[in-house]
Amino acid sequence: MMQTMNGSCRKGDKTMNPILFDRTKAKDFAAIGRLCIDLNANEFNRPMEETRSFTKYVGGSPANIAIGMSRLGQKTGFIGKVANDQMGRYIQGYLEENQIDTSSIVVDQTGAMTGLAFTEIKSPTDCSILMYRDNVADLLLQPSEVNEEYIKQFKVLLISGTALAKSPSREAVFIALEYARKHNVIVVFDIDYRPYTWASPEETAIYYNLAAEKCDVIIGTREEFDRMECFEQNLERDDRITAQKWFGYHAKIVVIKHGKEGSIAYTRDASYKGKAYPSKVLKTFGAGDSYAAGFIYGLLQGWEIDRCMSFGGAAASIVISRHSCSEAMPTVQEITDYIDQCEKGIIV
Ligand SMILES: Nc1ncnc2c1ncn2[C@@H]1O[C@H](COP(=O)(O)OP(=O)(O)O)[C@@H](O)[C@H]1O
Ligand SMILES: O=C(O)C[C@@H](O)[C@H](O)C(=O)COP(=O)(O)O
Repeated sequence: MMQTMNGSCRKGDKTMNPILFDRTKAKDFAAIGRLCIDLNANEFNRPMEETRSFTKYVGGSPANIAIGMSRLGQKTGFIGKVANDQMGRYIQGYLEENQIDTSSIVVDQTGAMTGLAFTEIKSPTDCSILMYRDNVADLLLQPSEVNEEYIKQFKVLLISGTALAKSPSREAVFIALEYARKHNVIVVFDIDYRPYTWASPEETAIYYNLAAEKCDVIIGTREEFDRMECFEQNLERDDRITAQKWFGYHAKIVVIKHGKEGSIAYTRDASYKGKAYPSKVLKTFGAGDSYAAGFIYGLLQGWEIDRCMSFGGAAASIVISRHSCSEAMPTVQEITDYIDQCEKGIIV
């Protein structure tokens, strides 16, 4: 259902997709940001204090999204930095196994470490992440290590908010943004707020806003947008007010995610409600990354916005029913079949 910004519903209207990709570009999707390791509790539905073992997966929100895009058949690359150790080599190997171009991934030579995300699954609805991010390699990516020629090959670049948390990664993201804008690469900003590393709420808001002003698509949860608005008076946390601000800059689409309530997307003159699909939830994390992969895939296919939201929502429902994030990222066929089975009442 499409709703105009004045609140009227326009049934049956084609929901336009205002994103115009440069279809002459040879590759589809690149992300810049952290490459980490998820260690997901094997003994779940209990506190982590009672967990004895974990399964290792590649993690880091932008890495998960890139893996998701590759799993969806997109020509995918990554710009980042990994530790010069077994974990860094594992990450690079896994990306290559998933046909992701790793030629713009730099190996740290300073002894920095790989970020770890221990996940706690107390219940399907009570999950949390314990992050170890001291001296992580991903935040040491230098602006000089961001390759303009690499970026210009891609139709879309995703920047991940956590990469703005510390220099020199912060400056690397901004130079990547400039290269993308210069070469007509669409930029998606996944807000991806993680409390770790940021010095203050004000610092977070300042850098998130500076980045978001230059992006074509902004995706975040209501809580993540709240963090960007700490200097503003959106006390009602009104999604429409949030979205309207960004159409005064470069944004064409603003997506606000609301967990099991689904999502809402805005363009300059309309809004779209995305439903959450039924899911046998094992854990809730991974929803946002798989949603982003499905949504961006839909944009790249030129689909209407509500179809992109459905595809992202179904991808999320699949991933939260599985143990991992990256490894669980579904194919086009899996998502299509899932939507079909939900529509037929086979999945409820
Ligand atoms: N419990 C759930 N059941 C079904 N879909 C869900 C559930 N939680 C999240 N989703 C889907 O995943 C999307 C993103 O989830 P959300 O939790 O809002 O983002 P994040 O994982 O980034 O915090 C939601 O908009 C919804 O479509
Ligand atoms: O982003 C991280 O560093 C941790 C992720 O790898 C982890 O899988 C996760 O938390 C993803 O959660 P989401 O943001 O809800 O998709």
